[in-house]
Amino acid sequence: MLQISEARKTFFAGTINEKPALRSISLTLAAGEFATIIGSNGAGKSTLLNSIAGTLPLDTGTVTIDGTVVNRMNDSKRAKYIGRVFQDPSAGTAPTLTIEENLAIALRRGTRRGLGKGVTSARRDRFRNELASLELGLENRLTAKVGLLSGGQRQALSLLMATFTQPSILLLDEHTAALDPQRADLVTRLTESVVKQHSLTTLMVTHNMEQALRVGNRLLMMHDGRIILDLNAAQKARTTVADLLGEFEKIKGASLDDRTLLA
Ligand SMILES: Nc1ncnc2c1ncn2[C@@H]1O[C@H](COP(=O)(O)OP(=O)(O)OP(=O)(O)O)[C@@H](O)[C@H]1O
Repeated sequence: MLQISEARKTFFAGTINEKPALRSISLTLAAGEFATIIGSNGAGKSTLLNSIAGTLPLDTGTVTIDGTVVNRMNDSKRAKYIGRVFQDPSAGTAPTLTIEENLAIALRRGTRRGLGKGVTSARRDRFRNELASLELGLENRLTAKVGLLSGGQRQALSLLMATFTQPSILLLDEHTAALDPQRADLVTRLTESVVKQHSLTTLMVTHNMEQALRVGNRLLMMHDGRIILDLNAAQKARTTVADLLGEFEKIKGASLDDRTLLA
């Protein structure tokens, strides 16, 4: 379970470049809830994910995961709570290491045993089984260097690595955006299946409105550091891409009105 309470973050506070990125965000995700997040550029989506992951400290507010306030934990301490997949397929894996070495590192995430990449035969069996579930034939390529894999294969592997230790929260930051439509579909399907299999509490940022509506059981729209729309599963099922575009139009209208008022 994830609870965010009155989270605020302003970049360059007190300067001419001051940029409020999160304006008192409060959000609760129940265990197993899967929310997609859409929003205009600069809405604060990545800042929200970064502040949950601990790569960015909040100015004020709290992030609570499974009842533990994690604000003061650095990102390495938070690692056991968080699994994350980024947009860039090269961000989640080490290209010069083999598939099995990458998986061994993922297995040790959040433990105090450091970054050992030791691979035992018992582990190798587990890796083979987990990789087989991706249906990409990677179970036969355990000793291949990850740098040789395609973008889609790397994202599938990143997803497996991020969820290996069944984190409390899975953060997906436009993780299918850099893939061609076919591979994006594959990684989306794998995502749905792994989230369901482990009942993972998940936040997925996407610019693809169709995907945002189709995937998960909640939809959040952000704009200018705020959550301006929060649809539950039933509301989401009744919503179309045209409806979401209409919401974006309203925002544009609002900012135009604001500018008109200021003029
Ligand atoms: N490290 C940073 N330093 C300064 N400003 C930042 C930093 N990170 C984000 N911002 C600013 O905070 C605001 C929110 O950015 P953020 O990246 O969270 O938006 P986003 O919704 O993820 O946008 P996009 O869809 O374009 O990726 C933007 O105005 C951005 O320029």
